[in-house]
Amino acid sequence: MPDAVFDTASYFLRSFTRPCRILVAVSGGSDSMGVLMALHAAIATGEHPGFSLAACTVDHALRPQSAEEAASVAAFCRTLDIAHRTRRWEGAKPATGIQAAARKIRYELLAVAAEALGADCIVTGHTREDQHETIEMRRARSNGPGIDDGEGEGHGGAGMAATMLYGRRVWVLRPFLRLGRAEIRSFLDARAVAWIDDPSNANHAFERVRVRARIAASDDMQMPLWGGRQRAASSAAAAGLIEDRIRVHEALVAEITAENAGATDDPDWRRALLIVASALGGRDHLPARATVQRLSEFLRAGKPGRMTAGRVVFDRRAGGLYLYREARNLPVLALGPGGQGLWDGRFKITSGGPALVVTADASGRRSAQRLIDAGLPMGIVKRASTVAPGIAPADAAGIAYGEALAEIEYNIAPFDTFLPGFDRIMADAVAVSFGRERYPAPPVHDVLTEMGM
Ligand SMILES: Nc1ncnc2c1ncn2[C@@H]1O[C@H](COP(=O)(O)OP(=O)(O)OP(=O)(O)O)[C@@H](O)[C@H]1O
Repeated sequence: MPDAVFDTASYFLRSFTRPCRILVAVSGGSDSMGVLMALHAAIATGEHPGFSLAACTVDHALRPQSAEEAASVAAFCRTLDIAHRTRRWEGAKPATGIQAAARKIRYELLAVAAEALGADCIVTGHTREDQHETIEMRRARSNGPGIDDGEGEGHGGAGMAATMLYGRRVWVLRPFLRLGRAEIRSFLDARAVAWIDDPSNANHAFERVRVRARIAASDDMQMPLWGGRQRAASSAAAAGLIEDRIRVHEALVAEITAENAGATDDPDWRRALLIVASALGGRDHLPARATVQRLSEFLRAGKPGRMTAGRVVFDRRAGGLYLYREARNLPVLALGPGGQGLWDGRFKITSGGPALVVTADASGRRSAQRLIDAGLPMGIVKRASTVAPGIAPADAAGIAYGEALAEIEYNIAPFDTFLPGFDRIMADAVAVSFGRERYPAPPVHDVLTEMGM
């Protein structure tokens, strides 16, 4: 009998460029139990030599039953001889935005478990229903079909990616994005495998739960505004434009020549510009639609002047357009001996020994000369150099400039935590322009041929 769930798992294993050890993220719900069972069954055929499975359950410690549920997943994994770890979210929980916080911590704990269990990638059980809910939520937030104003991982326009790089270190793969929950449940029923129904799924305090109910009531199975392929193609086009038209100096200033400064009609160019701006501003999301509209008008007008959007100054001069972080709300970061921290969402700083204090380099001494050497106008050099990090020993703050005391790496905020597979080409172009290495490639065939929608 044909079995879409088993076939999807086999097809997915064939899409790898080399055999891998896979960590399955198992909550205990039907979808993730389904992906675990299906991969186990596919590997057990012997047709996928070299593959192996491990599993991890994150205990968010938000409900009294969660520890017991994790233990039941662990017991089930033992019956399949699959190594399993439970990782618990310790410490205080935020009063608001609990689902978003849980999601961030969940991926971090899964990544740590993958490292501990020697896994090369993570697989989740996201389904077609999850995809539709995500698209619906993004659509509702953007007030209509736009491509410029998405949030977080997707940056709008497309649904969830079938592949996503977490924290620059581990790929998260979603092989069941096209399968329906009912199919997965019959697959489990046929094998007499039980699953846990999460009571949070009935809690209408959560946006996702309300969206789910709305979709079910309307019978409207929304398709993505864009497919993954279109999105990847747009990303590739944006990457080319970043390489051709944008020069980033010292990770502080983006320079665009006058001939391209007023162009805003091409959506790929708009994305390219906005993504570079987000990276310069240390923000993981693009500015809101209304801000983007004001920005387009400002650029189209072609007059010299300045406008701030998403913490970044767009400085239009006769010679071109210059982007740099605005000099407001720059933080102070204290690092203990040998400590590491992220300053202003832009610079990852690791102390080479002593305790350090990182502030804005108000004198601009450190970067000014290098920006002058790059041929930038003096007005731009002055403004941009004062938003560079100034590093000093904690016991003599402000006296010595301490670049030699620390290692500095640029943090590309829109992509360093969650990078959707279909944006990797663009993310690589941004990484190169900020003087960084490219992102690691996924273990499955390229985004343009990926299974996702
Ligand atoms: N507590 C958990 N432990 C391990 N894996 C989990 C846990 N919760 C969710 N997952 C994984 O994530 C998948 C999606 O779960 P769910 O729909 O609840 O999360 P989401 O918040 O919608 O997803 P995302 O975190 O990607 O936004 C599950 O199929 C499972 O693979």
